[in-house]
Amino acid sequence: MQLTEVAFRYHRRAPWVLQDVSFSLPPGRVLEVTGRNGAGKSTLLRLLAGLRTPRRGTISGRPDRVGYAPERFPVDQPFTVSAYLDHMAAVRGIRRPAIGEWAERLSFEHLLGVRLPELSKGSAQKVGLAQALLAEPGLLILDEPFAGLDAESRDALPGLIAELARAGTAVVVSDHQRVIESVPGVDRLRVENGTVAPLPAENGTVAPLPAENGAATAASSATAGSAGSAGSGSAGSASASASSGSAGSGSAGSASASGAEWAVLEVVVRADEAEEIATKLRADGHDVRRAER
Ligand SMILES: Nc1ncnc2c1ncn2[C@@H]1O[C@H](COP(=O)(O)OP(=O)(O)OP(=O)(O)O)[C@@H](O)[C@H]1O
Repeated sequence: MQLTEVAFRYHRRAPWVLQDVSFSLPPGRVLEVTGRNGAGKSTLLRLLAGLRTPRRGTISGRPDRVGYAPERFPVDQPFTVSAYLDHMAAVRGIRRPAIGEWAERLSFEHLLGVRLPELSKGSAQKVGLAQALLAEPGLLILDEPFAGLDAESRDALPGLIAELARAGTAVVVSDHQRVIESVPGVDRLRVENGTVAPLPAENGTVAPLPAENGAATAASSATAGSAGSAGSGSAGSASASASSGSAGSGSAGSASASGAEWAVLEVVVRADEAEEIATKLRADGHDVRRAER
């Protein structure tokens, strides 16, 4: 997967959040994304997942199956854990989702019958992780996955990530707590001043991010302010609860005349928030259609 001179801002007149972002992410690579609050880590992860489209530049070679676990799992949905995971698997066209296996591995099998709004923060985090893993992703994107996890799960997750990477999954993790650094060979990228730069790896060498197709290994410098106001929790939850990008939601992606790739996401939100969320998504430049349920 290759990012070439990617730039992004949330609105047409908003400041750029990211500019001149170029790097490649080969299969089996684990990439830790760091940076201060508001630097643009989640934005970069959403671009990688295909939940946002670059305003400029290109992202190519994204694996067909993408798993994305948002920073805040959207618990405000009227499903039990089991029904939610079934639903997410169905939306993605996964015939035999390994829900029981992941529930056991992540130690939440006793919660399968519990409704999402009743979950603790850490348990909700695990369900978010499971929905990302169900797709057997070629690209797994985890936004602060360790936040709220109990010590046992926190210790187990780096091993799970290393296992997926060995099987060829590219894994991108934003991780304030730097738990992921225990994974051997992890690359590190810092989001700063509106662009990204490689950080020295733990052994003191600069983390290699091999470029493909002649693109730069790491981003060149750029200036960008931070964007204005963040979207509301509801709108964030809405996009987070959807299946990601070209992972496919059963709806086909297609290429536009300009060559950009498009994806159709199915988003389930509370009825009384639907109009507000639709307005925010439209303001962000998305095409929103309301479906009857
Ligand atoms: N939906 C949105 N609409 C408009 N601006 C947004 C939206 N989401 C994020 N931003 C803005 O983009 C910038 C980068 O935010 P982002 O969430 O990517 O940062 P972050 O590095 O992940 O922060 P944190 O460490 O606090 O999670 C911030 O200025 C933020 O206010």
